[in-house]
Amino acid sequence: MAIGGAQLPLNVLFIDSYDSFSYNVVRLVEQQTFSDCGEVQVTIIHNDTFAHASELNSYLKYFDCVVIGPGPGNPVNGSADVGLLATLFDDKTASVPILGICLGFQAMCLSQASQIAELDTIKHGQVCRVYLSGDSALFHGYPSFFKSTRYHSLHAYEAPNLIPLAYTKDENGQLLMAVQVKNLPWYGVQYHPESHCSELGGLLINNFLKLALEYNKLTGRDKAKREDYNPEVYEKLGRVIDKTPVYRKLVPSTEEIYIKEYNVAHTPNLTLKICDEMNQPKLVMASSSGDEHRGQWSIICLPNGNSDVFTHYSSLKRTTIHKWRDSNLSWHHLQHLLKGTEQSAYVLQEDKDQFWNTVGDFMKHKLIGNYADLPFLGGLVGTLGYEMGDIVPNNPSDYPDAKLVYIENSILINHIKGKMYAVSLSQDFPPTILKILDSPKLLDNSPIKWPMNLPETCFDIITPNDHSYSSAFDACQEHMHRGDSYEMCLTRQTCIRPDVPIQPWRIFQTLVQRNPAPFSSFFEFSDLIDLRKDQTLCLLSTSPERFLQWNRDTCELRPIKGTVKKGPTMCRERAIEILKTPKEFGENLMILDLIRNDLYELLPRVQVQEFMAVEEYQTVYQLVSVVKGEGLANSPYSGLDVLKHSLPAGSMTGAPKKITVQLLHDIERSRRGIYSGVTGYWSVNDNADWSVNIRCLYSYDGGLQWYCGAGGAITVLSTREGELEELKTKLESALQVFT
Ligand SMILES: C=C(O[C@@H]1C=C(C(=O)O)C=C[C@H]1O)C(=O)O
Ligand SMILES: NC(=O)CC[C@H](N)C(=O)O
Repeated sequence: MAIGGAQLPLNVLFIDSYDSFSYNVVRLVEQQTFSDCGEVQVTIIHNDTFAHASELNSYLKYFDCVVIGPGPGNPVNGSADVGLLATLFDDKTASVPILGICLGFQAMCLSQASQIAELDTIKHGQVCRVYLSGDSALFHGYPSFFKSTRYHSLHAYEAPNLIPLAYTKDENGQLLMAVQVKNLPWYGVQYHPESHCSELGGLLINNFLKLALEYNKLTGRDKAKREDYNPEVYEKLGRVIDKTPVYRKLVPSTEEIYIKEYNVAHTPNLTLKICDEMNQPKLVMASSSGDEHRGQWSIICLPNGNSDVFTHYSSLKRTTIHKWRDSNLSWHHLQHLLKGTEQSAYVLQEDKDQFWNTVGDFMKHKLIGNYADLPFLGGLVGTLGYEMGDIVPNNPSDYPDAKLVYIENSILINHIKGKMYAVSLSQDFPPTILKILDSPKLLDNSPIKWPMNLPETCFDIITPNDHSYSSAFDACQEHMHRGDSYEMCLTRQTCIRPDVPIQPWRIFQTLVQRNPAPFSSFFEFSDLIDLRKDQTLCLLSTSPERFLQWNRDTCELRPIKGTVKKGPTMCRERAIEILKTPKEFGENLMILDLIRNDLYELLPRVQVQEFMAVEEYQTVYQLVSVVKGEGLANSPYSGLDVLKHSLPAGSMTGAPKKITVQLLHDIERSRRGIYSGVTGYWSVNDNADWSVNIRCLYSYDGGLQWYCGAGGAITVLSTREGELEELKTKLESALQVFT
């Protein structure tokens, strides 16, 4: 199909039902190529972009076909659940070729008088055999059966107007897995061809696009598209979903900075030894795992009077910006400005969406193009709470949801290579700290002797109530059986009040001894001159989970999903057996596919580097997958865009993320705050590393009261007892310091 010699693209309209696998489908479609037409171009709308499908009809002639993605909800509930899918099939004459996937398949079947019912045995994240029923061109080149992933609570019955094309057999009996609507180019599959564990997904999409091209040629639809071809139509529809980059990238400059290199023996806790010698504010990201793929580096950040501090309050819609311990700014003055309406250099009236622009516009002028081999040279360091995720409903609170500090002086330690670096962006590394680093006694191999217990004191510990957890667990099961969600990360908060407050650093010393982890963080944000103890945000984290790491061109996410408690009767081999059961497998696959989706939303290439590896920690074995995204350097997007778009962490929400976050908000009925957020850095050489805030303690009042969140992924294969036990095991990782 060409105009003036140039081949027209193959235009696909994708209807996104707010699923966490939508972009896996979109990229699978875009990856298809055909000799007799241009590249495949996908235009994405949501299923509620238009209230009624009839508003879409005037656009359909510009598209070669429509692909309807998967998603939460039940087509029987009509537009309340599935938006315009409820009316899309009304006009049988508007015979644009359609492929419906899972929810799209069910809506298509329902339009042909099929019955939609709940499965007796629900399949979320399970891989099964799909058998062909005939020799449809949709499955051209397929074997008689193949494996594919299923994410569905509902299924469709056969109906006279549906030609069965494939089926599966399981505890539910024989189930319809693919259909064509008689005499129409409408096809549907119940399974997920785009899943990492599905076979031949690309071939299915290629076959469907070929069928669409043939149908359009036969019926003259291609001629109509050619005659009315108008690229602006795709532009206009494509803007329906805002994908504007957070900031306009600049070509980074090259700068000369101060770096002093040391050779150090692999002294356990060297990072913490140095901190012990220092007598100044510090923000520490210490690794005690020494694993070369995660946490081989420790970083000590040294804020000073030149450090900009960005604090965002999502429910107040305010960002405060001031220098670290600005002598002109008291805490009371800042509170007055924060709660007032007067304009001030210290306070921006902006919501969490604009906060990202503030941060991006600040950093884009700081980025430098050299020294890429060091993970951190200086830059923004801090923590972003759960409520910073743009899909997380606001929870009224005066507490900060994000705090980032611009660091110019830092110390880096590579535990694997035995190297240490004193780094200064401003060429004014503190001489007092250099003196500490130069002292031989520091670098000898003497291990640190830190108390494994806190000083004797009483702690009032309010742990989650088993009964309330049980009701919340049941509410999650109800939603998953109805087809609203496939996995829900249900969490609870514990509160700890020491009779006599203990210094946060003293607690951290014991915490990292008791629960060593690749992503341990000590963040005591004493960033105002007269900050009273009861006004200081503190985070003490021993997180095992990298959320997102990026450099100039690639990103890496390492979702953990699947947890087994260590103990006298639990060995690695037994843990591996448990972690490969359908329940743990499904839990991990769902988040793996979700993470692929989150990266595919902005990046053209995504690879699964590691699939469900078992990692051992102090108290648990965990199932980890590693997903890499490529192509940032040549895209309009930055790592900050990936961070913004992929929060909150999928491993802390479940899937589909958007609706699951809403459901959990209604079930948990409490702010998660710092817990479930992320902590880490964005360096001026555009390297970044963010870990998930789990197995952590955090306080908004300098330690008068600590919080510790814990939870776990609930699926239809979970048991109440098993999940409560898992929650308590994770809670114990951090809570043990108080017991
Ligand atoms: C929710 C927590 O952990 C998350 C849930 C996990 C699971 O369900 O297996 C594992 C690691 C985290 O992604 C927590 O530690 O509180
Ligand atoms: N993945 C999907 O599209 C799920 C469809 C529907 N919500 C179900 O649970 O069956």
